Amino acid sequence: MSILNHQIDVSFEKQVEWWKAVIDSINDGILVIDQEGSVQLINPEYTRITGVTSDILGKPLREYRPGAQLPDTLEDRKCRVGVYRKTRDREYLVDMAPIIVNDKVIGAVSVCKSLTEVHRLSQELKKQNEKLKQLERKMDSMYEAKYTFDQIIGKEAGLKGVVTVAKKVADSSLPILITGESGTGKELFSQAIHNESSRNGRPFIPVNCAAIPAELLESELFGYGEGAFTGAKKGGKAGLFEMANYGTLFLDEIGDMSYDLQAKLLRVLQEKKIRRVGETIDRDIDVRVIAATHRDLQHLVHKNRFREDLFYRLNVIRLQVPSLRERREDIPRLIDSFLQSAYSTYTIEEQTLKFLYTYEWPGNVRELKNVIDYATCIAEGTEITLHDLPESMIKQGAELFQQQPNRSLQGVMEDTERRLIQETINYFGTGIEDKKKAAKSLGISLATLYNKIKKYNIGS
Ligand SMILES: Nc1ncnc2c1ncn2[C@@H]1O[C@H](COP(=O)(O)OP(=O)(O)OP(=O)(O)O)[C@@H](O)[C@H]1O
Repeated sequence: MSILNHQIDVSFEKQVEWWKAVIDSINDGILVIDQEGSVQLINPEYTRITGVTSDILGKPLREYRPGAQLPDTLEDRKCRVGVYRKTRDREYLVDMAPIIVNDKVIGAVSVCKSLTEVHRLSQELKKQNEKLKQLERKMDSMYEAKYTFDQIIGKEAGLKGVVTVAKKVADSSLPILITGESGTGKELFSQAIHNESSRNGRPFIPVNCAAIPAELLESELFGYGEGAFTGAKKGGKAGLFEMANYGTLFLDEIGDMSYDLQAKLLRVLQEKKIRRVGETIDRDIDVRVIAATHRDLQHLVHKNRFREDLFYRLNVIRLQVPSLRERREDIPRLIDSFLQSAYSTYTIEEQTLKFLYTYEWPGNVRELKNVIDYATCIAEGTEITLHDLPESMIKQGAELFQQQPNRSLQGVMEDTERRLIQETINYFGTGIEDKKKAAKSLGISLATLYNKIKKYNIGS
């Protein structure tokens, strides 16, 4: 029977040459024996995989390879599949089959595949998997909330009130709106809420809505489908909502979100589904949204720059973080903690503390932290003095400071104490039980509280 196109008259030699070329180009190792068990053919891949060379041609296979099973197939006519062979430096799998023509066994063929390459690839795969895991761990730590309520420093009644409410609402899934000036600790609160809730251990993803161009924010938040726009990734991309699934999405500077996107956010909050840009299917999500802003959202609503429906949806739980000016009594505690965290040897001069007390703190706690970091770098000794504060700050504060040149630190402290006691009583109430609570929250006895009320002539 001709093995080539019947139309072409090809000589026997040509046919043999053609077949040899076919067998040599096969990517598996091939060895053929005749019915006597002598090797009639091996291809280069067989030599590469097993190390057996063409010297074996014409010789009985068993003589060269005593354990060979191929000659057995001549007798039992049975195929053998996936026989594992291992030598010092090679590993391979062999399939064997008898060659039967007119019901007569005229030889047997063995086809082998190298495992050395498979092993190399599986090692490579293992390495890549390890890398992937490392990256995943890094991603997880990027999306981890660091702060807990214990790390929120402050004993001022207003701040403590916010902490109390925040702890109570932490485990609900309702959205939260945190308002307060820049640097007052809004993100700190949102991290603490996440860590206090049953969502801890899941992603906490912060997004600054003011830092991402409006036209990009939608696809960042909701993701996009394949071909959604020019330059879109093949297969599309998950958005931050999907990445935050079962966790918390912190939408900072929500007041800067575009009006159109606000409508889409409201839909997500109401339906708990997101739709990637350019797709028509909805995906279920379970994400707690905490929004924050330093802007007056109600004012933005009046100016038609913030949707009223979204405002009411977010405003159900509202936490107003007091500015540092409203809780000056916390300044020494904060300074202490900032000094302790990195530079435990530093102290602060009384005069400088007084200055920091009276300063207006437009940048709030963030500004205070930066000032302390700066001062510890600049200070020549271990005591921080006025000279170590940033020049711009001294200029801004000097005016106010000079308006009260005769005030002693004692005076400032007493003012602060009076205000703190008044605010605590306003918060808890004036009854006897209320005063007990107020004293407890201030960390003083009831008797001391009464003494101070008398000393400062606080109306109760
Ligand atoms: N009560 C606090 N105790 C300890 N550190 C605080 C406190 N409040 C704020 N900080 C620190 O001040 C810095 C600013 O806080 P954070 O980023 O939470 O403020 P923010 O209100 O979210 O600011 P912005 O409005 O600019 O986004 C952080 O370094 C934070 O750790």
